[in-house]
Amino acid sequence: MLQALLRRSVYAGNGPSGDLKIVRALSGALGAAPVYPLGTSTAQDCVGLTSASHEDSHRTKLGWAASWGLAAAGFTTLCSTPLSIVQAEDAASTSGEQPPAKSPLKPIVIFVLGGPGSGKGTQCENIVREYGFVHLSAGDLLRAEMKSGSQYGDMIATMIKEGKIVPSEVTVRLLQNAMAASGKNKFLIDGFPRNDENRAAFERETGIQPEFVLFFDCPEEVMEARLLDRGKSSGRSDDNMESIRKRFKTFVNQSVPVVDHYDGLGKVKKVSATRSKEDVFRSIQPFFTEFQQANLLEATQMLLDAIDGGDYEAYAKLCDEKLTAFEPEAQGHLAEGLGFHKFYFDLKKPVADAASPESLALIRPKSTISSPKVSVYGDVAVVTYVRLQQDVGSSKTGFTSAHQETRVWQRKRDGKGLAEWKHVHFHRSAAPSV
Ligand SMILES: Nc1ncnc2c1ncn2[C@@H]1O[C@H](COP(=O)(O)OP(=O)(O)OP(=O)(O)O)[C@@H](O)[C@H]1O
Ligand SMILES: Nc1ccn([C@@H]2O[C@H](COP(=O)(O)O)[C@@H](O)[C@H]2O)c(=O)n1
Repeated sequence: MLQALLRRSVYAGNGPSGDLKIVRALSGALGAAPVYPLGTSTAQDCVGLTSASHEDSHRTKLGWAASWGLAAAGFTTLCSTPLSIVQAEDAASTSGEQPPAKSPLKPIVIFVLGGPGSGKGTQCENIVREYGFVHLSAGDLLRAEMKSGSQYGDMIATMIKEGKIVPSEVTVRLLQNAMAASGKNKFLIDGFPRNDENRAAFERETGIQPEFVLFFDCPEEVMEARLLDRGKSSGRSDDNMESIRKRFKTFVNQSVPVVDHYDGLGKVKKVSATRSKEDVFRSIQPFFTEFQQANLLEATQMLLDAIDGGDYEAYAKLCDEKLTAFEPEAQGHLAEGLGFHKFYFDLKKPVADAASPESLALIRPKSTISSPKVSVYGDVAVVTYVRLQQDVGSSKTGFTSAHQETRVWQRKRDGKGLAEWKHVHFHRSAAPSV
């Protein structure tokens, strides 16, 4: 399963072929993000992202497949401010220049479905916290659009109160814009597709098929009690008995057939949603193991890219400050802390500064991960692989070295309580060059 995921989300390295399994996980670079016009506000209003991608993205009107870049394997939630409405002019690159071609990363989409109040939003928050997906709630996007002064505001307000489904033309655009603006490639799309029209429009417009559909199965009486309780404080126009009844009808008549459609394709992972929030989350965690493994491999490739690129800042961000290491340079001793490694980054600097950007790009070494194995033990993970490093010698001839590397990662919480993997220990073998 991991290999299947990697085949989709990574590109093959240019090392030897044959039995050797080579993956080059991520270049760490963001590609152009497509945006789609819908209404009248500006992109600046809409995005509250931590990623640098928004600030310096060169926006183009390319489609999905054209250039989907990748951000860190980090953890981002989208803001709830409206991000729907981006003018076509805003979407064009301000400089007129096209960004350098980046390796396309296919978006990975999981649809999260279930009746109103079944707990979709609650569990999406958990998944974001632990597995680093971007959570896009179609309902939240519509509510934000409604409040933004959009031309569609009144129509959306009526549809929500009546428990009816907003035309896909609006919802799919909102989703496309939010996906593009995120700069990420792994999405939990919550409360969508709500009917067959939603499903067909999304497939047609994006060409994306979901990895799977996470379906929360919950009886109406449980959902009703939850929604009425939520209604005491949510301020939502549809958390009242009259709207709830209408929403249930819409769910049975229009949304259940969508679940049946995906069930026919073997894509539905059904979860009983009546238990406690913690129990429900425990039951969905196994579906996300493969993504966690892919995240770790991505983080490892970013680390190697930082080393190859001489980018100490990027390297230090991924590492625990107490990083320990056995590596040939330490002559059999355990290197503790980042100082030992920083020495090598600093050493490279004057050479890099002296060179022109063009020649720098040419002489930069390149590491490819081969035969990876990722094992996760709770909050600790071990990533083992062979690192094939291509470089250029002083006589300008290329050479490749191979090291066996074992890298240990530990899951820690950032300031916002989101899980992030920190590199805590590694062991690198010596290797002859050929
Ligand atoms: N397993 C659970 N046990 C008890 N209460 C829950 C559980 N899951 C969610 N809730 C509560 O039920 C309410 C509805 O949950 P949530 O908002 O996650 O549902 P939803 O499926 O996203 O609903 P909607 O589609 O209406 O937005 C919330 O108040 C939430 O705290
Ligand atoms: N694909 C969708 C999703 C939602 N809506 C409308 O929003 C209402 C609230 O949705 P929640 O997911 O937050 O419960 C929903 O009842 C619909 O009116 C939609 O039209 N299309």
